[in-house]
Amino acid sequence: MMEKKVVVALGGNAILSNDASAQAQQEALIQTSKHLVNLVKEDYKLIISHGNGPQVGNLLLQQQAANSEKNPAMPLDTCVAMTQGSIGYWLANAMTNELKQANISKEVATVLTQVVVDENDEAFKNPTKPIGPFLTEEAAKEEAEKTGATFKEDAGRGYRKVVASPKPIGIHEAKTINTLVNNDIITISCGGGGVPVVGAELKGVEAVIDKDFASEKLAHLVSADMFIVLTGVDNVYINYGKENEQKLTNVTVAELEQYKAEGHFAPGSMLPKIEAAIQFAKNNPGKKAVITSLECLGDLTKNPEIGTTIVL
Ligand SMILES: Nc1ncnc2c1ncn2[C@@H]1O[C@H](COP(=O)(O)OP(=O)(O)O)[C@@H](O)[C@H]1O
Ligand SMILES: NC(=O)OP(=O)(O)O
Repeated sequence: MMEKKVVVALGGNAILSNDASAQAQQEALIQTSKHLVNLVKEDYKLIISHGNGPQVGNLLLQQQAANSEKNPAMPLDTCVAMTQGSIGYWLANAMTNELKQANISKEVATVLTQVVVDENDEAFKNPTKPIGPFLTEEAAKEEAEKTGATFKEDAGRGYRKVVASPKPIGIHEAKTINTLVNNDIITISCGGGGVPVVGAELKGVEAVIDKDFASEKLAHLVSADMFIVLTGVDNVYINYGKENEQKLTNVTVAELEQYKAEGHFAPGSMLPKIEAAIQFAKNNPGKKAVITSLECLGDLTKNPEIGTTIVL
């Protein structure tokens, strides 16, 4: 059977739940790897990306807490690189061990990825990307006054710091990633949306790119047969969280665009996944994007009713 390329974008809950310790995140990634290896067993070529919203926000807080002349806080682009490194290290080791246990001899490589953005992107004037811990409205107000940062309500789950999130234009390590993929190496790239850089000199800019958009770019780059976005829910819903909520299983781009216009998808959480899925389906006619949970991943390729599938 010809191997099919699949890009899997890992959401927050695949890495971090309540416990932000390194040990707990590593444990979560071991569980995540067990699910991912199921796809490798079915002869899928795995191309992995992941988020970093909670981690990069926590790291910024650590940087600020220790900030001094001799030990200055690192800028946001460097923090993105640091979280790409830590999560990539944990995930590569977890995957390597799970593959070994499954008697699959494949290598895993984490690629530090820089993603080019437009320095004139309007997003720099309007921060929208939630990062770090969830705060109460009161605590968020206090923090905003103290630090000058912007806080916004995140999909009914509390208030979070928001930062600029420009759209990805290009992946600097494109050739490296494709070379690894074509040599049957499992890649972890575009972590945390990639380190945001501008211009030919790859100058870092203070922002966090949405990993769903960067992952769609990655899927296009490697000519993926399928684009899977894993998150905290098995399906996308319309009227989500309301009495009349309705699960979506198979939807067309046109239907999803209609639901999007009707405001069914929360900005900063489900909306970027919907937009990335639409983009993939449009850019790759005949191929499908799927939004579902890690737990559903094993059955996805066997049962067309699993998850929310988006096609042109
Ligand atoms: N229409 C919707 N259908 C399903 N989930 C939704 C919807 N709108 C908002 N959500 C919420 O968005 C969450 C996914 O966003 P988020 O947790 O920010 O992403 P990530 O998994 O990438 O970290 C879901 O777990 C769910 O709680
Ligand atoms: N960078 C990014 O989109 O991270 P999350 O998916 O964790 O929010």
